[in-house]
This record gives sequence, C-alpha cells and structure tokens, in this order.
Amino acid sequence: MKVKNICCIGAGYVGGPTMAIIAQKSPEITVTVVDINAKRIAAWNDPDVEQIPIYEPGLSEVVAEARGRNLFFSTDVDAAIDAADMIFISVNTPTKTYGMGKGMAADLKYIELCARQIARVATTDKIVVEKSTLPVRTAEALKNILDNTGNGVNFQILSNPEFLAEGTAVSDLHKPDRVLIGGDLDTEAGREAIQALVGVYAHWVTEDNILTTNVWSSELSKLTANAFLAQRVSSINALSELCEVTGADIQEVSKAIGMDSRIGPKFLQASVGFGGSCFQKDILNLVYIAKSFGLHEVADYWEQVIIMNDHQKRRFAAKLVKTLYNTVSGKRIAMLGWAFKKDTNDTRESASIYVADYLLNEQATVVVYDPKVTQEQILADLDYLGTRSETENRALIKVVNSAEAACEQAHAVALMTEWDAFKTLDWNSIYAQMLKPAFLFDGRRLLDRKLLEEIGFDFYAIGS
Ligand SMILES: NC(=O)c1ccc[n+]([C@@H]2O[C@H](COP(=O)([O-])OP(=O)(O)OC[C@H]3O[C@@H](n4cnc5c(N)ncnc54)[C@H](O)[C@@H]3O)[C@@H](O)[C@H]2O)c1
Ligand SMILES: O=c1ccn([C@@H]2O[C@H](COP(=O)(O)OP(=O)(O)O[C@H]3O[C@H](CO)[C@@H](O)[C@H](O)[C@H]3O)[C@@H](O)[C@H]2O)c(=O)[nH]1
Repeated sequence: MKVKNICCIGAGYVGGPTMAIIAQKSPEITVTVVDINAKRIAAWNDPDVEQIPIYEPGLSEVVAEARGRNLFFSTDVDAAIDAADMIFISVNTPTKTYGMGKGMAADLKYIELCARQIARVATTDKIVVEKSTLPVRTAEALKNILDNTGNGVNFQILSNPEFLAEGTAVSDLHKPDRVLIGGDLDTEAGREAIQALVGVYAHWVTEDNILTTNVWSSELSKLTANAFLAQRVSSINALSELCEVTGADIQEVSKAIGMDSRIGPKFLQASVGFGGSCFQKDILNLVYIAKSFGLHEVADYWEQVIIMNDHQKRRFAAKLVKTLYNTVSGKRIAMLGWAFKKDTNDTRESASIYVADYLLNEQATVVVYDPKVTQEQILADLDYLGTRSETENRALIKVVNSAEAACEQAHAVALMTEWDAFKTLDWNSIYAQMLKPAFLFDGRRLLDRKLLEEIGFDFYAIGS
C-alpha cells in the first residue's frame, strides 16, 4: 500500500519538524498536522515563516518549501483523521503529576484521548503510528480502544519512536542514524502496515537504515536509548566533581576515554546537568515500569542517573553561593542562557530553572539573558515550580536583552547554556562593568580559563 494522506496529531517539537521533513521529501503525500492548541497552529501558519512556534536551525526553510503545497496545519482534528490513511500520534506524554505513579509514570491521558477520537471519527481503515515516547506495551492499550468501537474499521498499530535531538532536529531528520519501526510481524496485515511506513521514509532514508522489529522492542528501545545517553552525561558529571578535588581535568579525562573506540567521544561533555523534556521523564518512566514488575535493583540502577543529575545542578548553585563568601543575599547574579541546550528555545527541565530557584531562595537578584527565550517563558518556568508567589518571582528576577546588560554591576556571572555567541563576548568590557572581585562560573566548559583569568576574573568551571 502507498500512503497518500497523513495526519499527525500534535504540532509540537516532534510533530512539527518530523512532518515538515516528510512533506518536504514526499511531495505526493498530503500531510496535515493538527493540534487543539489554536495559538500554536496559528503560529505554524504565520505568513512570516520566521514566526513558526519552534526555533530550530533550518526548519523555517523546510516549512517555507512545503507549507501550502502538501504540508498543512489545522485545528480541525476530526477532518484530518477522517481523510488520512496513516495517523501519527505525536502528543505530549509528561510525567504524571497526580494519583498512581505520580512523579514517575508517563501520563497517557492525551494518548488515550487521541485513540478514542480516532475510534469515534474513523470510517475507513487506518494505520496508527505511535510517534510519542511511550511505556512498553502501550500499543496493546491503544489496540483495545481502537478495536472496540464496533464500526468495522481495521486498525494497524505501529511504533515509530523519534530520536531527533532539539537544536539539530532538521539534520537529525534528514540523516537519521536509524529509523525504527515496530509492528505486528506475525500477520500479513501487520507486515503490510510496516512496509507502508517504510515506503514513506524510503523517500530519503536508505533501507539499510530502516530497522523493523516487534512493537514491544521498538517501544522499549526508545526509553533505553535515552537512558543510555543520560547515563553517559551523569557518569561524566559524577567524575567532574572528583576532578575538582583531585586536580584532574574533566575535559582531558573525557578526551582520553573517548578515544577508546569502545567508549566513543560523544555525550561526554560535563555540564551543569542535563535538561530537556525527555531524559528525566523517560528514565523515571523506565524506573516506574521496572518497579511495577518488581525489578527493584533495575529500578534503583537507573534512578541513580537522575539522582546524580539533581546533585550536579544543586552543587553548581551551592558552589556559587559558597564562593561568594557564603551569601548572595541582595547580590546581583547574571545568568547567561535559559534554554536547556544551545540552538533551541525550549526550556523544559532546563538546569537554569533549578539553579535560579536555588539562588532566589538565597535572596539573590537574578538577571537572565537568553538569545531565544522570552521573559514570559522564564517567569512561567519559575512560577510552575511553585516555590514562591508570582509577585515574589517578578520582584527577584529580571530578564534583559543582552549579555552585557545582564552582567552590568553583577557580583557574579553563571554561564548556563552553551550558545556560540557567549564564546565571543567582549569579556574585557564585561569585566570592567562588574563589581570586583568579578566571579565567573562556567557551567558548560565553554570559556578559556587562561584568557579570563588574565582579564582578572575569579574563574570557576565544572570539572577542573
Ligand atoms: N521534544 C523532543 O525533542 C522529542 C524527541 C523525541 C520524542 N519526543 C516525544 O514526542 C512526544 C511529543 O513531544 P513534543 O516535545 O513534541 O511535545 P509538545 O508538548 O511540544 O507537543 C505536543 C502537542 O500535542 C498537542 N496535543 C495534546 N493532546 C492533543 C489532542 N488530544 N489532540 C490534538 N493535539 C493534542 C499539544 O497541544 C501540543 O501542542 C512526547 O512523547 C515526547 O516524549 C520528544
Ligand atoms: O555530553 C553531553 C550531551 C548532552 N548534555 C545535555 O543533555 C541534555 C539533552 O541533550 P540532547 O540529548 O542533545 O537533546 P534532547 O533534545 O533532549 O535529545 C534527547 O532526547 C530526545 C527526546 O527523546 C531524543 O529523541 C534524542 O535522541 C536525545 O538525544 C541537554 O541539557 C544537554 O546540554 C550534556 O550535558 N552533555
């Protein structure tokens, strides 16, 4: 079967970019991305393509090429479901904040709502693709809901997890290490559905890079990949603390071990802690699944990755307070960067949120600059923690339009996100504008210690 009409439910960081690339590479397939968030859809449809709601290098060009040709954004979810032969579910699956599994399990209510809506609306056979990251065996629940509608429609369920990283979404989608498709390999209809999706990706991905497995392996591989990646970051961050007390340097250690081809050089960059919407959520989900099967040693093993990450964020903030003579009360601390990594405007679970919260508890005045994050978002992130009232947050935190403005009259600078532009700031003039001694805390190992110490900074960097 050749796919002609795709619907994607969820126009977020995954649904938007993924569907834009499918549309770009497959001009004969009509792709409609739908969402209940009308503001988000309006932004995707903004005549000025630079105003699309997600900042990703190269994405606006792809959208400009395909939008209106075979790529559409709409709030009419029912119509798009009805017209499609393949439906991607790409809605959010956050950590549960209530009830059973609170703080650990994935909240699947949005997934279930999608399944019920598809079941209600569909009048022709559909292939339903899990694009969201889901606990292993979710496809079983989806199948139950879809097969019990009694309207005679046949559904095939595939798992097709997404591995793109934010900030590099377009290149990751153009050249994926692999595309993973899980489906029912035991039936003819299952194999046909898998081949239909293979046919979509085969527009630009070689078949050697398209891996087909059973559904459960596909679902579990996604959680496993994120757990392994996050584990590398926590491992290197754990050793960064040891470096600080022994005189070893984490950059040198990373390089030395990364040259071992069995270890490899990627994901060994020490930092103020990993952030992003996925790592923490997916590991907590894995821990919850292991616990629910009574596998407590497995659960404890993976939970340690999160414990270490929380420790890294806290110890960075604590180091800053200790170095500033044990108090930051009334002091001005500049934070450079709020996004969880460079080249994205996403702030979900960013280390900056937790470090700022710690410093605000110590009564600091925090002044933030990020090239892509709005004041509205920064305040919303802090309010969401619920540590203090909205009024107090607004009194203690300031958001400014440049790194220089953030650092003016500051007692200390905390470099939080590795934006390229921070490398080439005029640190001489920043130093001149700061209170002395001028402290600089590099949470990303972005800056040149020798240069900054020569200027006069009291310089501290993670892992040295
Ligand atoms: N962000 C990433 O880099 C990334 C990468 C790989 C996988 N994932 C996974 O992909 C999924 C989506 O993540 P995201 O970052 O795109 O989330 P997101 O919050 O940016 O987008 C999800 C969108 O789904 C919409 N939505 C929710 N319920 C809906 C419904 N019933 N009908 C229509 N629209 C609905 C929301 O309004 C929202 O716009 C998650 O499971 C996530 O774990 C994310
Ligand atoms: O050596 C490293 C690498 C990353 N990080 C941090 O780890 C976090 C996550 O980074 P990254 O993995 O690059 O971005 P994400 O967009 O969160 O992507 C991850 O999560 C996605 C959602 O599931 C997956 O699709 C991707 O494959 C997976 O890399 C960020 O805060 C990074 O700064 C480090 O501190 N050191």
